[in-house]
Amino acid sequence: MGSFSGTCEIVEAREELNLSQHSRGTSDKEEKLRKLKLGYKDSLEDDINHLFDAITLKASTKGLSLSQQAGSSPLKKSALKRPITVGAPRPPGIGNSESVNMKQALRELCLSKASEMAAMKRLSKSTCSPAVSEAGRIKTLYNSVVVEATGSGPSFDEGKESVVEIFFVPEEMKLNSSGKILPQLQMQSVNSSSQSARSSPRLTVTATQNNPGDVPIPDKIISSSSKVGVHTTTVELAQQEKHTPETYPSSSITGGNTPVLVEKVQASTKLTNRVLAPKPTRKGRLQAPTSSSSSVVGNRVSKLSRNTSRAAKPVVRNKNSVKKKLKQNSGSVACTSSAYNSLNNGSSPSKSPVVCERCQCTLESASKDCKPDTAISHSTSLNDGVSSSNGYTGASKPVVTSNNCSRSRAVVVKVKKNTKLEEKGEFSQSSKSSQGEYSSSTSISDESNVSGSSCGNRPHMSKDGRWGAIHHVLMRHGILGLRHFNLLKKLGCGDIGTVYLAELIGTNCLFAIKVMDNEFLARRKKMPRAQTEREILRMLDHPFLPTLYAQFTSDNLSCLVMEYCPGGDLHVLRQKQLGRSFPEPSARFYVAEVLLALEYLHMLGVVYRDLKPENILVREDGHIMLTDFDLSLRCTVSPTLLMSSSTNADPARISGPCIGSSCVEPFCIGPSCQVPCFSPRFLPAAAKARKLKVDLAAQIRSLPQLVAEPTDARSNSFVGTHEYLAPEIIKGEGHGAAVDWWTFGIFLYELLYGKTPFKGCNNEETLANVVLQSLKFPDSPLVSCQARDLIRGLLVKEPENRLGSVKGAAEIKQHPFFDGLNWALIRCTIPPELPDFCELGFQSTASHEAKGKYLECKATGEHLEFELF
Ligand SMILES: Nc1ncnc2c1ncn2[C@@H]1O[C@H](COP(=O)(O)OP(=O)(O)OP(=O)(O)O)[C@@H](O)[C@H]1O
Repeated sequence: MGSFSGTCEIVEAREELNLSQHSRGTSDKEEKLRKLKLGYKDSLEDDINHLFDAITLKASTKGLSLSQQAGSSPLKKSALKRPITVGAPRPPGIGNSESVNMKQALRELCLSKASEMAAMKRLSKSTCSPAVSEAGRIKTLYNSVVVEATGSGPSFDEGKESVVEIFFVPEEMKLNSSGKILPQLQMQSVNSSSQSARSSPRLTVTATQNNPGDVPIPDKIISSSSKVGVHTTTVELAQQEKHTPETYPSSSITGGNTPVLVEKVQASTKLTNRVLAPKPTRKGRLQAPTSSSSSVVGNRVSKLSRNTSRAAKPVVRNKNSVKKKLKQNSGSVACTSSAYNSLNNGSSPSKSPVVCERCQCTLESASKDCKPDTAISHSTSLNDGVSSSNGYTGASKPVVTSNNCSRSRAVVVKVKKNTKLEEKGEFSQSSKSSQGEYSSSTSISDESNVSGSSCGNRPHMSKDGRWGAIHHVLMRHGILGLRHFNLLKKLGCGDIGTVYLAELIGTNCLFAIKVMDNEFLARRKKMPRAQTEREILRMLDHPFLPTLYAQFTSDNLSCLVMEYCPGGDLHVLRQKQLGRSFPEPSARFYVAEVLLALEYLHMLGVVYRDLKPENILVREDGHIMLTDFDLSLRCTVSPTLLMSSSTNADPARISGPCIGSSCVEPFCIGPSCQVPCFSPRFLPAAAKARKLKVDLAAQIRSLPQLVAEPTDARSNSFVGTHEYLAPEIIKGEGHGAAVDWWTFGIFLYELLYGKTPFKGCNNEETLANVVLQSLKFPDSPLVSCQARDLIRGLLVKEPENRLGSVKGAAEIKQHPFFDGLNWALIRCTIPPELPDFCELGFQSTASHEAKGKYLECKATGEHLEFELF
């Protein structure tokens, strides 16, 4: 205790002493005085304690709070000093403080302060403690929001269009750009203007609308595409699907790395018979709209004869037309000052050079070639044509009219002189698209019209360099045609066209171009098939289905520019497997991806009808791509959400003999866990895991399911491939979407066993077997009972009892064969094998360029001609 306080105590003691004279005896007084004079501390302390006791007693008795007491002025208190009657009860009421002397007041003040300090301390402790209180957390978050908003964050007054989104991201989950985890509160502003364009593709309309690759849609197209037919529901679904927050693995081709614009060596080597389709057609296809099976053979023969005639018939060339002496390096792909300007002024969405993500090539060189003066020297008329009529220069919304095309054509004629190549861009083509068998919706038409120039409604594909490459060519030339591609190799020949591997000149980007001769199609009445394929391709946006980058008509040749799959098809891949059949995990992978593709198609109202390994191509990343839609049936579909009660209704269909302990088949191999069904029960861990899986599957089954199966689809056409034909097609009873589940069963069977189940010595026998013969499984190779059960469920002859006929893919996905499969992430899983580029005969662009040899494709009446330059 310090001297000051000691002094105070003494003063107070003295006062206290005086005041207490009346209440105590004189002997006490004398004793106290004596003690005080002697400075006896003990007695003084006793005294003080005494007083404190009195205060406590008083406070507790009268119910006065410390703060109330502290609120009284000590001076006031001292003025009202009265002798403290210890223990004397006082009535409550005003004037209670009157009995409090100075010391008491000071004590009260001290206590009050101490309690305040303690309270403050408690508060500060609680905010700093690891167990942060809710209030503290909110306060901290609020502060950080305020800081961000007023600091680097966007202004709140940016306009009404500015929307501030605050994401309460779990602190542990927030990733920074480098992939590191950052605990933070993210605040993001989404504008309908440029800000959203900078942001990564998101589930917002603004982001989609402002996709950097977008180009304005010509007025004409918009008006023509406003016809919305019966496929409205379908289109909405397509849009939904398109906006799923998915990041598809972008493809990249290794090999081709030498850039472009090479002057072609003049030669006249004919390639018609040299370039052979790498894939032998194993299964003849049926497409005649007849219910008689006798036409089957005929159709097949007709297809073969066409292919044969193509290969054998000597080429009758129009010398003028095939002498393609395009100076590709500078003149043939004529560029214009206006185009150049448009690329370098604000009108172009991309000022920076277009980089092909796949091959990492840049279009800078092409842009450099396209300097204004150079361009002018090449072709003044082209300059005029493009700049005046295309409207790309400076105009945000070019109006493409037929004049455009004719001007461009004139220019082409001037540049190419001897070439009669007439190119109609997809813009002119789009108006015809509505004349087809099926009405296309607004979004489909719009998509088609921008498909050649940007990624359109595919924000998740904005990083695909191929869109940029095509967009670049369109910006430069205002039109896209066959002349902008180097045809490198013939990939295959189908009923309605021939597919080429092609390189977009100046980009090192590879595409597969399906070239169809319109005259031929018209004569053979195959135009509707081509139209169907085109329309379906335009709708698609799925990782296991082809992307249509552009479409155009060039010299009466209809061309579809699609994604190129370098891995060949599953038929070829199966032949390479040991025993010519896939191991079960590989088969499971491929059929699962095909199932997702079919599910998507059905949701769009497309019954595929031609499933077979030949139509499943392998992408460079090893994942699949389902192609060939000319035999597909389009119909309406009404998506429904089925609740759990109804989904549980079919355990009978999903019999899954291995799901429980009842499986007695000796060689049964579980597909997912690779544990035989009769695996020892004394393995508690395995049993537990299995039970967990079953429980999980049951839980998933109990969730509501989106079912978009076109159950009302009906067709009487006799279409498909013999070995894959569903019984109802053969019987001519009319068929619907269930035919795809039949073919899916045959497909799985073929992958696992290396052959189809009903194949006969000839087509008639095959068809008879399909209808009459019961399903049998060979003894080898060993296939799990889950797989066999699935096949059994799919190859039910009556379509109404077939697995998938009611709820489509959702039903099939739940089969135990797919237990443990992560459907959502299957496209991210490592595929069974990656394409071997050397083995597949893939030649890099560089090697072609070294030789300076390209194909030229030309239609002369019935046949396409190819010439190697
Ligand atoms: N995107 C592609 N990438 C690589 N190769 C392809 C691609 N598209 C088609 N092909 C190859 O070209 C061949 C011909 O394809 P196309 O679809 O024209 O004929 P098809 O499959 O025989 O069917 P159809 O007779 O109905 O036209 C295919 O078998 C395939 O090998």
